[in-house]
Formats: sequence, C-alpha cells, structure tokens
Amino acid sequence: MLPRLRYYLTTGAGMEAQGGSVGAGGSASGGGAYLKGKGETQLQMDRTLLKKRISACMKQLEEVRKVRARQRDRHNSLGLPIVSLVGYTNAGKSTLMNALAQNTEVKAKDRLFETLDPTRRSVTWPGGRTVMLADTVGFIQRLPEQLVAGFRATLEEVVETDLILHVVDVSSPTAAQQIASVLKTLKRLPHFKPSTPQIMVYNKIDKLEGGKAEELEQSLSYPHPGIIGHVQVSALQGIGFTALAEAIEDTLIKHTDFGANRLKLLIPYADSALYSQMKSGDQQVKINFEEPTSDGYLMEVTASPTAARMLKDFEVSEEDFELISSM
Ligand SMILES: Nc1nc2c(ncn2[C@@H]2O[C@H](COP(=O)(O)OP(=O)(O)OP(=O)(O)O)[C@@H](O)[C@H]2O)c(=O)[nH]1
Ligand SMILES: [Mg+2]
Repeated sequence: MLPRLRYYLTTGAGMEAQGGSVGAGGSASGGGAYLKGKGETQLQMDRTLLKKRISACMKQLEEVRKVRARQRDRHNSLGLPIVSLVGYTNAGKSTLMNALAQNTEVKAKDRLFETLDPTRRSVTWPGGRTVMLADTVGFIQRLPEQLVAGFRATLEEVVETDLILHVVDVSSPTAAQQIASVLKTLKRLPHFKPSTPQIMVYNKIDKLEGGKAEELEQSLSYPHPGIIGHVQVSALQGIGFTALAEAIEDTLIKHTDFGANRLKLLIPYADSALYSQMKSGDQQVKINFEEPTSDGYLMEVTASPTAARMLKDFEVSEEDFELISSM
C-alpha cells in the first residue's frame, strides 16, 4: 500500500486524470475559473489525505521494523540460521513458506505487493535442524526510485540472512529477466554481502510438461558468486521438498557457520580411511583447518550433528590443539 501511495503522490498519477483534466478543459471553455478552482481544491484535499495516509503507513512500518529488530535479537540469541525467501512477485514465496511451515497464516494471493510485511516461521527438518524461514516482499522490475527506499526497508533482513532461497516462477515466460532483476536489486541493497549463499528454487514445475524443467533450468542458469545450488519444486503440490531441505542443510553446513559443531580433531595416520572419507567432500563435514603433525592430522572442522557424534573419539581440547600445533 505504502509504495503505491507514494507513487501517486510523487507522480500525481491517477489524480491528474481526475481533477487536472477538469481544470484544463474548463479554462479553455471560458467557464474555467470555477471548475479549475474546484478541481485544484479537490486535488489538494486528495494530496493532504494521501500525505496523512503515508505518514500513518510510515509509522506502521517503523513499528514493524522495531518488532522485527526485537525478534531478530531473540532469534539470533537462539542461534537459529535465518533462511530468507526472496524472488520476483508472484513467484510463490509465501506459498512455499506456508507449505514448508505447514502454517496457513502467511497470506498467499495472486496479487502484487501482497507481502509487505516479511514474516517468519521456524521449521524443523526431519534431520533435526531448526531454521528460521523469512518471507519477503516480491521484487518487481523498474521500480520507481521513490519506491525503492520503501522496499529496501522491508528487505533489511535479507542483509543479515544466512541463506537465500531465490524462488523463481519457471512457468513465467519472463523468468530469466525476473532472475536478473532480483539479483540486481539484491546487489543494490546497502550492506548486502554478495557471497551470501543462494539456492535457486525453480518453482511451479507442475505447470510444465515433462522434461521441460531441465531445459528451462539450463537456460536460466545465471553466473553469480552466491548461487551454489538449484532445486526444482512445486510449492503447491509439495514436489521436491526433500531435495530442498537437503540442499538447505548441505549449504548451511558447507557455506555458513551453522554446521552446528566446530570440532578440533587429531586423526591418527592409522585411521586413513576416515581421513579420506572426510576429504572426499562428504557433505557432513567441512574442513576449516588442517595440518599434518607427528601424531596425525590436526584439524578443525564444522560437522553435522551426526558426523560430530562419530568424530567424538578424535576430539582434542583447545589446549592440546595449541600444544600439538606448536610442536
Ligand atoms: N501451479 C502452481 N501455482 C503456484 C505454485 N506456487 C505458488 N503458486 C501460485 O502462485 C500465486 C502466487 O503465489 P504467492 O505465494 O502469493 O507468491 P509470492 O511470491 O509470495 O508473491 P508476492 O508476495 O507478491 O511477492 C498464487 O496464486 C499461488 O497459488 C506452484 O508450485 N504451482
Ligand atoms: Mg508473498
């Protein structure tokens, strides 16, 4: 609502057609003074009213931001990874979020700007990890400059997000342009880290004929530093959710600090099979540091809860780690 009001106020769009045309036509016909005056008064009243509504909306937005900041603090203190759903308007973000959270509170409607208030839901995957999903407002192309600020405000959280799910409506003929537009908007967000991991979520595959999704995916592939994976889903029909959950888990382990467990290990040379398995790019373990020592491989790793349990016997204390590495 707010961006639309702002748009009317700055361009006069809509109202010019109402009041302005009466004045213009009136002055040419001689009886213009009365009509013109009336038109202008009406226009002024409209503008005053709009200004009041904008100011009310701004207050609401400020309130939303404050609440959000408080929530953010709480979530951060809980240490939950924040996974934001971003994408072009109508891509199916809210539908996907609802389906994943099995919660019908978030509105999903076939309308522009339906989601001006980003919403959060915590979701626990079957593997046991809980993440915080954050829905955001849909992006649109060629956003008037005055609106960009308003949209940015609602997207502040994307800057702090641990992982982005970039939702795409693959059934749209302009999907490629929409992706480019979203990436551009993200890049322009102040303080946005381009390296924030991003999973492309190709949504609405139920609307495509068999095999068409792969074809489309090829044509949509977009070189971008943050994009590290892609999944095909149908938010509406619940297709591809397992693969999506796995991709999220995998990304959190490999590309963020949310691998749950940072462990310091000493793997004896005799356990070379274990060492090879860890080096094989196994998605359960990310090696942050490694050094061969006289007793074995000294490592610092981020591991999934399952892997951490398996590696428990090889754990060394902080002091031992320092001692061995200094020898
Ligand atoms: N066929 C099909 N329709 C879908 C799918 N996902 C979402 N939709 C429909 O697409 C429309 C838009 O969905 P939303 O979830 O509101 O989209 P959004 O990305 O949140 O939109 P904004 O909040 O405006 O940015 C709705 O009519 C959904 O029912 C899908 O997987 N398949
Ligand atoms: Mg939405």
